[in-house]
Amino acid sequence: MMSALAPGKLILSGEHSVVYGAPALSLALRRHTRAQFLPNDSGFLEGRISHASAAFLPFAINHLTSLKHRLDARYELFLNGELSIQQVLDHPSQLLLYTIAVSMGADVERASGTLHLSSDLLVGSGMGSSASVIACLLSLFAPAPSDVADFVEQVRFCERLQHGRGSLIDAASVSYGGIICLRQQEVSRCDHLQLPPGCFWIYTGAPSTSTGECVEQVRKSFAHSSIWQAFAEVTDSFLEAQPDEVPTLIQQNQRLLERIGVVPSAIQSLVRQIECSGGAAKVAGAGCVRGPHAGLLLAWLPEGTPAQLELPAHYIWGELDIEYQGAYPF
Ligand SMILES: C[C@@](O)(CCO)CC(=O)[O-]
Repeated sequence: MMSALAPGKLILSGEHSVVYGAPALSLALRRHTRAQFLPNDSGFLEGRISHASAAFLPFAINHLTSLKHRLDARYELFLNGELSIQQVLDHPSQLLLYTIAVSMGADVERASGTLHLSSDLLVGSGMGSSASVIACLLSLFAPAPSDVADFVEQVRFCERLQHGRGSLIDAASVSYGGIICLRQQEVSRCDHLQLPPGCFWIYTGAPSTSTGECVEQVRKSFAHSSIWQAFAEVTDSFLEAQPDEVPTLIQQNQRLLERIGVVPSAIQSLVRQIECSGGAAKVAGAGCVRGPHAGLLLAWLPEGTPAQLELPAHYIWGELDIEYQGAYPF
């Protein structure tokens, strides 16, 4: 039996702006994707995915390479403007099969067996579930790369089918663990950064638009905007901030995210409610460009917990708990 584990992520500052060269600050969340693989000689890859409705049927491993080529070609069509990013994958399980094909290289026979995936990350939430699943599968199957930066590139390569022209931030966060800063494609560990007590994540429901779609929508209106400089200033201040300065930066980051149109009005109202009670909150991740839900929020509540906010029943929350270990096989 082979096993691997990868954490999730939460972006503290710099989502979207990182796509345009601004720095971003992200932490690995102590919630995980787990993968176990039992090889056999059936010639099929069978899967159980306990956390998602995306079960995958037995897949003939001699079709893995052609599936990879088909998806590579569809990604090229996206880059040429002939497909939208949502049209690249027909089904979420294709991202798993693609990652396995990349991991195996020419040696696809190794993929014959039973794969069990489980996760306590909320899928499509901004917790980096795609990057986490990919990192977990690459840790499980791919030959160990010589350094983490190469591993991050592999994760990002697979993730592009879902995130389109997004950045390395999710891939880096789940691969390194801890708190990281991504600046001009370089990652540095920022574990020294102190957050104030009272930080929580709040899940506001699955966004109706994927990360790739949000990135493309923002690109249409803001690709050449000077707003990215304002985002960069907030993230730079975050990097130097004392814990008591963090709430103001969360608020400034949130206002910028509102300006680029990724915060639904119901979520803006919730953030104002949190601010009125002395706290601060921001969307953490891609947010949403259509519909009422925005995935994940980072909230700072100086007193109490999100339980006191009388949140809608489907909201879920937890304390911000950092995982210092990136993806690994065991
Ligand atoms: C919205 C975005 O900035 C973060 C998604 O977690 C997209 C990306 O950088 O790939």
